Amino acid sequence: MKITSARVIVTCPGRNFVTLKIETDAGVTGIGDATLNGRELAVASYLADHVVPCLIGMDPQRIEDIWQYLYRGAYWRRGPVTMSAIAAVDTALWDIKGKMAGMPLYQLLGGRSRDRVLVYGHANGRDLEETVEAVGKYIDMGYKAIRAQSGIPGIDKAYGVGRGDMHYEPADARLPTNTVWDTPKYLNFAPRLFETLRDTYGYDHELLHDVHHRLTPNEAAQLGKALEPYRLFWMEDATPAENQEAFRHIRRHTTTPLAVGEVFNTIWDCKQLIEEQLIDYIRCTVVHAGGITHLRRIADLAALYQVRTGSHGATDNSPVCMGAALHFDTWVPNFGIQEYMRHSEETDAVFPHDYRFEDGFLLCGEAPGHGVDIDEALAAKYPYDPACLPVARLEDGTLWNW
Ligand SMILES: O=C(O)[C@@H](O)[C@@H](O)[C@H](O)[C@H](O)CO
Ligand SMILES: [Mg+2]
Repeated sequence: MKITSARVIVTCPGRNFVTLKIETDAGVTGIGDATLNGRELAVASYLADHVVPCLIGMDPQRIEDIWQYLYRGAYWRRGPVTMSAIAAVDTALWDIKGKMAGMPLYQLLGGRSRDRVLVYGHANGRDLEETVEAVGKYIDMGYKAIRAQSGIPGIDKAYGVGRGDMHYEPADARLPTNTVWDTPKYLNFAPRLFETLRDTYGYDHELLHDVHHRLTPNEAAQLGKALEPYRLFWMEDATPAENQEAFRHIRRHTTTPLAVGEVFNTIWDCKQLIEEQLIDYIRCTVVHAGGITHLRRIADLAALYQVRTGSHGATDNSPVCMGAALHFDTWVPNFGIQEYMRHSEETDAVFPHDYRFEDGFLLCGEAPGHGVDIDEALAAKYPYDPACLPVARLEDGTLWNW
């Protein structure tokens, strides 16, 4: 069996997505997500110019060997662009293998570990009252777990507050939008938000919160302690995680569960965090962490230390990533939760899929492979529209973490 072609498809049905489509001499095709928000064309070029020429003629059944070839053969290992490109190839090859076997991807991985996949949605508002109301809407929609992000008094354009009430798209301009951050204002406000949410809705639903890399380790420890009475499911990206050791300080001072990893792209980014049990959930995704093949290795290491998965699932991860992630989530024994930011109708039309939301859970379909396709004719109607993520500065102009 041989790969006969591999094409990179860039489309923008409301936001940019990069998809790799691999075709074989058996007439079976597979697709993989290669979207890296704000850096899409870097991955598209890495694939088209440096990976696709190598793939032609290779045996698509040799998933592991091709993964090793693309990882070791690149010489320049790791990094979001390289690992997103490898992820797209890997996901497409697993899709092909499923179709060849006539099996949904989760069966190839080892079968079901659960009947359905717990997800969390994103409730946000411009202020505390709007956010409390938004959480209520998600409860009414049947969500069991809800992330709450709110505008913060005195801060313009706080992270995580969308323009609509269902879709949150941070890549909002051709050049980075400047936003202002103020940690004291945030630390004064965040505990009040969760106190109000618990007073309003009680403790029957899981609440999550994304700090989005903005605190120092000690500030994160302070916030974690202040949130303990409200029993969060997790406090995410409490501090930038390049220095994995920094989480020792947070862990020493709070029992609020910690999640990190959506910006990680290999096991090396989280090995210490997992082995020292500095986190509770690992957030790596299929699209950015080298595909199914590598994410499985990360999950298996995490399982040794009772760390559970909580994969990233923002709108800038395409439905192709979501479809593959759901099969992974259906199989992985140490599953925690799956992020589920709904895509727009435009996006769903370009990426027809068989997964569905039901009463706070997602269910992957039974179609062979990962169950997601791309409507190339429709995709062609949405040309690439450059957009990138904002930057954040402190009030005095210091460049901070967005
Ligand atoms: O947890 C999350 O969903 C966020 O951290 C993301 O929305 C993140 O801001 C975007 O994926 C960045 O492109
Ligand atoms: Mg996040």
